[in-house]
Amino acid sequence: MAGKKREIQLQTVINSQSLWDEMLQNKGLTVIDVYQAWCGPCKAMQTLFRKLKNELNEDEILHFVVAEADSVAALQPFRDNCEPIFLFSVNGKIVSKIEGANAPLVNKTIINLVNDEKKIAAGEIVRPQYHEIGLVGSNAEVGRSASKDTFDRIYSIAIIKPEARNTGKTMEIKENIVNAGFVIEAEDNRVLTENQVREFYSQMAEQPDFEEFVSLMTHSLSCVLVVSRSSEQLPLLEEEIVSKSETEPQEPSEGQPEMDPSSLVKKKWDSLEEYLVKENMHQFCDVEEDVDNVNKFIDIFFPDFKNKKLEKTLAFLRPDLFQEKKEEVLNIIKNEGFHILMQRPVVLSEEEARTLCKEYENENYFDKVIENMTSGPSLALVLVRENCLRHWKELIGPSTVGEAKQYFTDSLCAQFAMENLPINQLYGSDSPEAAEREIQYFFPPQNTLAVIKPQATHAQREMIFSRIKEAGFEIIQMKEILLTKEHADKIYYKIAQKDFYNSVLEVLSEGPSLVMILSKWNAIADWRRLMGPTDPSEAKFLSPNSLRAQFGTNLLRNAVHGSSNATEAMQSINNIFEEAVPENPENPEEN
Ligand SMILES: Nc1ncnc2c1ncn2[C@@H]1O[C@H](COP(=O)(O)OP(=O)(O)OP(=O)(O)O)[C@@H](O)[C@H]1O
Repeated sequence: MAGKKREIQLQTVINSQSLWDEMLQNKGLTVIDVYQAWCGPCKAMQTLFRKLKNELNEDEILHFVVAEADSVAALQPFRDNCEPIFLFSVNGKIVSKIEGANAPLVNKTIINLVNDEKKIAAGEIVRPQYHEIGLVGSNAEVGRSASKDTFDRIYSIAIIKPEARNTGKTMEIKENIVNAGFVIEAEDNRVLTENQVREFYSQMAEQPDFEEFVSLMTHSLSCVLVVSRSSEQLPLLEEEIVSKSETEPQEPSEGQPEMDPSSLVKKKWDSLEEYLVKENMHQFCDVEEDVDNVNKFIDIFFPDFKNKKLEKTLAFLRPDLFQEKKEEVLNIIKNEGFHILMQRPVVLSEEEARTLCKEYENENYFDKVIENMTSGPSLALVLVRENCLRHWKELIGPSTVGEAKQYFTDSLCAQFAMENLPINQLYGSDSPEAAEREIQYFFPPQNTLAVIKPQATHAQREMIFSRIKEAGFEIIQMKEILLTKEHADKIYYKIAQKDFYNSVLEVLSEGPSLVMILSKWNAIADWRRLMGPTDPSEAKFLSPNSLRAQFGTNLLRNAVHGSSNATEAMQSINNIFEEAVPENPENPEEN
């Protein structure tokens, strides 16, 4: 609470146009932190502002304010901007703008402008003719100094057709899309309605076989994706990536599915459609890229998408921090409102360390960084939250301890600095694209077979679906079948000799079951954990939130089934879904 009080005293709150107009009457320099109601002012910079206020001691000519973009009409151009923006007003004129929490640049700008004001007051110089920045339509306009511009995201809607889903191509297509530098912002596996198909494919309506096509598209699940890309031109060209991966081959480390670190490198395509055509995937996946249509279909398929945007980032605790202060850091992560979707210890290979620590490659301590990063397990985490990337980056602070201790003393970088290495002990992805690639790399998906048994009511099925989604599983295939003995033998072959097997068959014959292929990192173990112990009465005691505790009634009517290991998962999936499904990586690790 004391900290909050100091913040209020440090920065005046501007949350209406009239307060904004009043603020422009300030004499001297006013530093304006433009923020969005949904993410709050930039906490990371408040330490710097407090330090400058105390050190410069110029309260007459140096003012700090926070201005909420949504409540001030003049700040309309900055609404929905996910980076912090700092404006510098001198005697009511906005003379400079900095995008991003660039502490050294903000520090320098304030000191220069305050020094100018002091010299003007002392009659040493005449007031410079500052170029005033127009705010309207000025997102890319820069005054005296600026750091980096933010870039809009460009969205497409993609539909992976039933035919591709049924032949197990969904995962491969999604993996390729992510590796090509796109971000999958949302996805849903659903049976499209006739209207949806007619609307999405309206340009094909005149084609002779359109009716047949509509019927094919509405007979089983499609996978609908919202895909985005940055409008920024990324520096690496495809050829550079190819030559890099060819010259630096990579052996997978033991016990880990084969991964290619070159997939962590940025790639860039201007259009999803163009990419799919070039890679011969367009017959499986249709794309809409027209802005108005994309907006329309986002509203149809993902009505909540524009309200609540949960983001993911890859986070890393480097080996020393992981070993010494893991619990402390995990508590901070939870208290900051992040949901830990997945986590695993991972020992980096040298090439992986070099790719992930590229920002330090010109430093004289780079070899030490690599040695440290490969010396033992780091903890890789997938964090989820609204405004996740920015919040995590702000929380961990800059990449070096020196900068953190000077400008971001509250950051985790400063707080958890280790003596032997001058780098941030925590890592976060730089962009949504990097997050997608890095998550896919460190958490490659695995398949498991799951069954919702016949006794689950419609409402219970819905609740189980929500739990499946919440836990980060993707349902890659699903069918409703009455599990006859012939079917059950394909799933339960390992208990076929048990004396209770006939009772199991009887219970399964009470109605149709929902059989699914679930996919995610460590899916087999995580699904079993979500199901809970076999006997619901034991589950209620040992794992009260588990599905069997909540929806099972007795040992036989225990709501759900799941494969026990990778071999069983593969066999039962192949037995039940005769179509080809991508195989599980060998020897998957447990969390
Ligand atoms: N001793 C028993 N008596 C009666 N039914 C049993 C008994 N043990 C297991 N079952 C039933 O047989 C099913 C398969 O048994 P298994 O030993 O494979 O347990 P599980 O692996 O926890 O469950 P599942 O295979 O369904 O995920 C259980 O889900 C349960 O309904």
